Amino acid sequence: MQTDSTTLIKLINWLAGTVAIFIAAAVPASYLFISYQYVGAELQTKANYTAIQITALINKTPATWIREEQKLTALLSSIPETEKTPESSFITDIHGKTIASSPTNWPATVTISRSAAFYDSGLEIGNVTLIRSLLPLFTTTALFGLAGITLGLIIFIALRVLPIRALNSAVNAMRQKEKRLQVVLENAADGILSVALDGLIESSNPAAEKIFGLPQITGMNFSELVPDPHATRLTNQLTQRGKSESIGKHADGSSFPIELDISEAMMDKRLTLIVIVRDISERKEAEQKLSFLANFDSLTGLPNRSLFRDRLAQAVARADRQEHLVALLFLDLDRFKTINDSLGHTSGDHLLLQVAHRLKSVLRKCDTVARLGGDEFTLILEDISHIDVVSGLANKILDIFAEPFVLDNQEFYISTSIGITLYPFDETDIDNLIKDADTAMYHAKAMGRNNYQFYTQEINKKDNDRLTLETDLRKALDRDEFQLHFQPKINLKNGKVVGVEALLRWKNHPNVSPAAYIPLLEETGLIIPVGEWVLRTACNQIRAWQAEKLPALHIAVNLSVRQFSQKDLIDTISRILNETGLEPYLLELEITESLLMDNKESNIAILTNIKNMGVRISMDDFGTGYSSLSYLKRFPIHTLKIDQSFVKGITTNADDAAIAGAIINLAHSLRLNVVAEGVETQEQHDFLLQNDCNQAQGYLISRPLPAAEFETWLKARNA
Ligand SMILES: Nc1nc2c(ncn2[C@@H]2O[C@@H]3COP(=O)(O)O[C@H]4[C@@H](O)[C@H](n5cnc6c(=O)[nH]c(N)nc65)O[C@@H]4COP(=O)(O)O[C@H]3[C@H]2O)c(=O)[nH]1
Repeated sequence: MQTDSTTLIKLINWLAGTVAIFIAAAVPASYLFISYQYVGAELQTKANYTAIQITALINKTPATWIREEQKLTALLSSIPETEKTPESSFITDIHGKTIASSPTNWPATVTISRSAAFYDSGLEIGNVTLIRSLLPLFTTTALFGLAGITLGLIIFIALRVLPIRALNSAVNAMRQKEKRLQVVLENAADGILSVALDGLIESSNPAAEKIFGLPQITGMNFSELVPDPHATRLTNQLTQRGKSESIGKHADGSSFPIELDISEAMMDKRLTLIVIVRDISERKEAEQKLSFLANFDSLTGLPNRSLFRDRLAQAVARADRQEHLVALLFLDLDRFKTINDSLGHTSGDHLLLQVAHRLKSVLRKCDTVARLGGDEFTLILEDISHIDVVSGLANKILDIFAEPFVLDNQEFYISTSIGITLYPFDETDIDNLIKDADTAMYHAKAMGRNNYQFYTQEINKKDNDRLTLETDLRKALDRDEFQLHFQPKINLKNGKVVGVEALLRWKNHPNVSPAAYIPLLEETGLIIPVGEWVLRTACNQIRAWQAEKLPALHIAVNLSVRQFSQKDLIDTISRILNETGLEPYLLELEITESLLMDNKESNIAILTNIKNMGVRISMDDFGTGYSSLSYLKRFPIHTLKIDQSFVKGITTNADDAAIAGAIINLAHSLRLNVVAEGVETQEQHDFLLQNDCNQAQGYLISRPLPAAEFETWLKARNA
């Protein structure tokens, strides 16, 4: 670039000089030439004219003209002289002898002369010659020379300065551009190299050095940075043009994936390779991660639903070839939702990780364990020769769940329900195989959880019934199909009705017990809106009876565990109390023992809040669960309800009598009210009265009744 511009400047100088010199010389030379021609012509004209006059004189005096020197001299004198230009003239005969002349009083050094002949009778007899000094012409020419030099100088300056200035600004602009390009090159994230065809790196940017972890790569051979994986040719990578992926070698010896973009360019009249190098480690990692996420569960690292389906399809194909069975086990953790809702998702995740670990530990290498999502796991057991092998493994799985899981430094017993289908016995289609295993798993749950069930047609029918029920349930609330029945509770000592329990009824399915659809409402989450409806309707009913001046009644409403995971439970209760205007002490919420086990601290907090609102809390079905009595002390409970299974046997079974008696004593020692439910006979009633039970509820007193019937019943009883 530098040499190019210097040569150009020299050329401009030379051209400007030549043009200037030419102009400086041409101006005076042209003037001299033109003026000389003009003077010559002028002299010639004068000479011709004078010669004509002499010829006329000769014609007039042919014999004597030659002696008329005076006349001839006067004739010469009459020739008009150019101002300031010394001029002389003379007449000569044919032999050159001067006949007459005008005086010459100027130095006749540099002159111009012109002659013309005169005639006598047509014969040339002499010449008239005019001489003029050229000094004035030379003087003027010298002046024109000065003007020419001035003009030449101006032209030289114009021709030299302006182009050079333009050239300089062009060169500067190019340098700026070059600088900018340099900055771009130095700051580019990609490595940019110019490489000779033999692999020699001729230039590189800092990014290239950074990528390979070397302080300097110019001068190295490209094959040292990107070794040919096949070692066939030194510069194998460079033989490709366009984009390609390869492996780079870092200064620390490690390999990393790179992307090369190779193109050709002419540089210094040589074909050079322009190589753009990009470190694609992050992209590759992301790709790998994506492909992992597409096939594996990110939490447990187990195959996900998509890979599980692939594996099942492969297993089925292998089973066809080898005439073996494939067993598909569908696992769902029991009460996982409670753990997740109460201990939080982190603990839920820890549980899932532990489960995945335990499941892997019982499987053979050829089997697959996958997580389909949530707490659903599937197992594919291949190469099964007998169904006993599957039962054996299902039992093994139940066994590994018998050990407690440690979450938040506490031990939890989590069981699993397993549904099993066998290929090709149950189904040959993969989707149906999965669906049937799922159905069998639901059946296992319905059978009391913590067990496994093989798929059967009978299960399938039950599953369909359940589906129909679920669909109907979803519409029931909107269609106003629910109703409350009220069952009275009496004070055993005086027989007075002290309260009622509100029990949900489904008008369209009067024969389906709440015990059948409440678990379904819980599973589907419908228990939240339905529970709110129950609470509001029950409170409104008591208010309505209050308005009718019926004796003040306590209303007991069942709360399911699922409602406790509802964030705004407290708000819902207080809103309903406000809306209906029911005094809080008249409301009693019945909870079950399972609440004592699940997430004790937060449940204690919720119950304490409820208690602080003035609402009473009753522990339903007491004695059926396995809650620790020490928990009981910490819970803000007002009432214990003896489960009807004990009440049933109190007069016939010594154990039931002992348990019922113990519960009554325990309640009294904890200063709790105690209610016996399911009282059907007078004997049971009397036993409870003798054993100091406070209240009783059961068919002996009244079945649960619709509001209007209950009202009639109450009025009749109090009458
Ligand atoms: N054999 C016999 N049974 C008697 C006798 N006295 C009352 N019962 C029945 O015992 C159940 C008492 O309710 P629970 O233990 O809270 O048990 C309830 C309760 O846990 C649940 N439930 C009912 N309504 C609701 C509700 O609105 N919300 C929630 N979360 N659960 C409810 O469904 C369970 C079953 O309710 P129901 O079928 O109405 O059954 C009621 C009632 O009809 C008797 O002398 N003998």
